[in-house]
Amino acid sequence: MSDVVVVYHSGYGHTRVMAEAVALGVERHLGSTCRLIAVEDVETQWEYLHRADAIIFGAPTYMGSASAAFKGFMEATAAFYLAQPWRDKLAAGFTNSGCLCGDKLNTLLQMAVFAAQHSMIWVGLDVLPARSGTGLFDGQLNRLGSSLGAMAQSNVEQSPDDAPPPEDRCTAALLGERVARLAERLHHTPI
Ligand SMILES: Cc1cc2nc3c(=O)[nH]c(=O)nc-3n(C[C@H](O)[C@H](O)[C@H](O)COP(=O)(O)O)c2cc1C
Repeated sequence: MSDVVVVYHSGYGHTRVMAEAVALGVERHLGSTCRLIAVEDVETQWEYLHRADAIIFGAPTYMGSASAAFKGFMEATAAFYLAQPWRDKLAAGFTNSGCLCGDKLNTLLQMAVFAAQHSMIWVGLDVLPARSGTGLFDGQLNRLGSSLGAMAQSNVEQSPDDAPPPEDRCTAALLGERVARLAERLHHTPI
C-alpha cells in the first residue's frame, strides 16, 4: 500500500502511454495508488508530490536529453530545493524516443542526478535485458536492455495507439510495480 505520483511530459502522446502503463503497474501492487500529473499541470499539484512515498519521472528524449518542458519542471523544483521535501522518497524514471538508442540513456541519467539533488533514493529496473541468439528482440520485456529505468521506442510515423509497442508498456508497468512494492517496504513496514 503506497502512494505514488508519476510526473511526466509528453509532446505527442507516446510518453503518456508509458506513464499510464507505469501507473497500471503501481496499482497492480495491492492497495497502492498512483496519480498521474502532466508537467503542464504541476503548478497546482505540488502537494501531491510532497506527500507521495515515491515519485516516478517520465519524459520523451528530445535532442538527446529530457524534453524542454520536463527540464522546466526540474528547474521549477529549485524553489523548494533547500527545504528538501523529497528527502528519502523513492524515485525512478522512464523515457521514450524515436530511435532504438536515440541517446535516451542520457535522459535517465539526468533524472537520476535530479533525484539525487533532492536526496531521493533511485530505483532501477529489475528486468533482465532481452537476449536473443537470432538478434530479434521484439516481443521481449526490456527489449532495449535498460537498467537505470524503463525505456521505450516509438516509431515516429505511428500514433500513440500503436507505439510504443506492448513489450515496452509491459516493461514500464514492471517498473511501476517495483517502485510500489519497495515504497511499501520503506515507508509502511513497522520497525
Ligand atoms: C524536438 C524533438 C527532438 C527529438 N529528438 C530525438 C532524439 O534525440 N532521439 C530520438 O531517438 N528521438 C528523438 N525524437 C523523437 C521522439 O523522441 C519520439 O517521437 C517520441 O515518441 C516522442 O514522444 P512524445 O509523443 O511523448 O512527445 C525527437 C522528437 C522531437 C519532437
